Amino acid sequence: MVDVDLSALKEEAGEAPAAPSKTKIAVKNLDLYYGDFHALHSINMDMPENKITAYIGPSGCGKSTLLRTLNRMNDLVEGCRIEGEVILDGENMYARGTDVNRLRKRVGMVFQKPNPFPMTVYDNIAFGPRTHGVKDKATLDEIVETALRKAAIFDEVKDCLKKSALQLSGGQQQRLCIARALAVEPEVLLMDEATSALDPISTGRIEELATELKKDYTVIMVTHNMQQAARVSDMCAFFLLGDLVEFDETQVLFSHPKEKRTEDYITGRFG
Ligand SMILES: Nc1ncnc2c1ncn2[C@@H]1O[C@H](COP(=O)(O)OP(=O)(O)OP(=O)(O)O)[C@@H](O)[C@H]1O
Repeated sequence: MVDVDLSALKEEAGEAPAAPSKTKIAVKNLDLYYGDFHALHSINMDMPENKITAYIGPSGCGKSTLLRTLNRMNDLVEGCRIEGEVILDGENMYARGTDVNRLRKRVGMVFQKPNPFPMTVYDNIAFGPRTHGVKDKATLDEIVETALRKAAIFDEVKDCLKKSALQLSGGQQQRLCIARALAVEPEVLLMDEATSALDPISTGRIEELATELKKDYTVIMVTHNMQQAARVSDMCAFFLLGDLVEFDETQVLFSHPKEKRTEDYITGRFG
C-alpha cells in the first residue's frame, strides 16, 4: 500500500497556480518502438524550464524509455525506432544534422547506480571539460571546484581530490556523478531513479540537491517512489503501458487526479 499524504496535498491544491514557465523540452506525437514492440504511444508533453518534472508509473510503463529519448540515449539501442519530435528550446533534437554530442552536453544524465569512472575524484569531473577541449589547469581547477560545490559534495572530497572516486560511499559517488554531469554546463539534468540504490539519508541529500539545482537547471526525474515525486517535483507525469495517462502540477495530480487510473495508482490500488 502506498502511503502518500493526499489530505495535506489536497489542502494546498486550492492555491492559485504559479505563473506558467517557459517550456524547455516539448515532446510531440512521440512513438517509440523496440523492434516490433510499441513501447511509447503518441506522447505529448511540455516540460517547463527551471522546474522538476517527475515520471511515475509501474515497472515497464516506459518512464526510462521516454527519459532516454530526451538526450537520444536510445540511439544506442539496436532496433529502436522513434517517430515524432522532441523539441529543446524550439529545435527538434531528432532533426537531420543534429549534433548529438552537443545535445548530450546540453542534456546531462545521471543513472540509477552511481557509475564513477575508475579514476581520481578530480579526473572524474575534469573528464567532460577536457573532452570538450579545456586544457588549462587553472580553468579545470575552477570547473572541478564549482561542479563539486553545486553538487554539495565539495567539503567532503576537497582533501581527497587525487584519490580514487571508487573509495567514496554510494551516496557520495552519486553526488560526484551529478557533479560530473554539471561540469560540462548542461541546461537539463535527467535523473533515472538516481536515488533508488541509496540509503534514506543519501536519498534526502540528493532530493535537497535536486531542489537546489532547479534554480539553474531543468530537472526531469524517473522515480519509483511516489512520496519522492510528491515531495520534490513541480510537475508529475503518470504512465501506464506506454501511455501518458496524466500530466499536471504535482499537487493537482496527487490531490485531484482527473483519471481513475491515476487515482488507483497513487492510492495504491494497483502497481
Ligand atoms: N532495449 C530494449 N529492448 C527491448 N525492449 C525494451 C528495451 N528497453 C526497455 N524495453 C521494454 O520497454 C518497456 C518500457 O521499459 P522501461 O524500462 O522504459 O520502463 P520503466 O517504466 O522505466 O520500468 P522500470 O520502472 O522497471 O525501470 C518495457 O516493456 C521493457 O521491457
